[in-house]
Amino acid sequence: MNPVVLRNVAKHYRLDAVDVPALTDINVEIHAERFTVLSGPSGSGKTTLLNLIGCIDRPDSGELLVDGQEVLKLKDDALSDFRARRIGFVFQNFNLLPVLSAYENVEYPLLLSGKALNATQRRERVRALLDAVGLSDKANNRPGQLSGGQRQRVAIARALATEPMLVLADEPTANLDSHTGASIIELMRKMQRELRVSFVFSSHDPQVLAAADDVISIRDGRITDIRRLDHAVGTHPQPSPVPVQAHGHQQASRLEGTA
Ligand SMILES: Nc1ncnc2c1ncn2[C@@H]1O[C@H](COP(=O)(O)OP(=O)(O)OP(=O)(O)O)[C@@H](O)[C@H]1O
Repeated sequence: MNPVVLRNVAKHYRLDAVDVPALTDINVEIHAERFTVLSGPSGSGKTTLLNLIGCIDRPDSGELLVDGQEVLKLKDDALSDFRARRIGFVFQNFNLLPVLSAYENVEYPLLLSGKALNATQRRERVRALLDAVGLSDKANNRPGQLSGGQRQRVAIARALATEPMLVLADEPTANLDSHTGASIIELMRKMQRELRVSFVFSSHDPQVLAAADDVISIRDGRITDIRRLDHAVGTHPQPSPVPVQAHGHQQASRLEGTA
């Protein structure tokens, strides 16, 4: 099942007396266990689209299925609960809680989501995630005692803590130098493959675009192109452009052990 389906989605903002059409006639499916990038110039609607997919905001019209659930039918409390359990978020400004340690930042969504983990299971999960992002030795550091790249690693561990089926990342490398950005992309790629999660990014960063399986191009609030790469294990990915709003053959990239 595709983790995200949008049908005829539109979103306007009201700015003073002016109607700002942010998204128009959005029809797209995000494929499972892929690295999908939303690409487009500033103001094209990438963040608005991520906010809709992430159930942070609601469209004005259209249909939105996340993990098979018609999320627009959920009341606000149920929607927040759904979001906390099923979706992880990574932001360009990291959005870590400054008074909490790296360990506590990763643990926090587990406490909020009501996942039935006891204290020992929680500790094991947090330690495993910090280990996976290479920060076992920084567990007690607060965000202010970490570099930008290390903060983003904590944010990635936090996003994965509740074992979401979908991780959304809004320009995750925008505040990192290109070397650190490349290592963050590599880490997200590794985590996506190992945990079989679907990742959706918004980005201008050519490094992020180069790492994508699928690229959804947006301009002036409309999808202008959907490009899906076919992967075969052990082969170099070849581009296979797919016309807008036609859904290409899905070949999930299950590459465990090959990274
Ligand atoms: N809260 C808001 N109120 C009014 N207009 C908004 C609001 N948020 C976004 N917009 C407008 O909606 C359009 C899409 O904005 P959005 O932030 O989604 O674009 P973006 O592609 O993410 O841009 P960037 O790459 O600069 O972050 C723009 O015209 C923007 O000015």
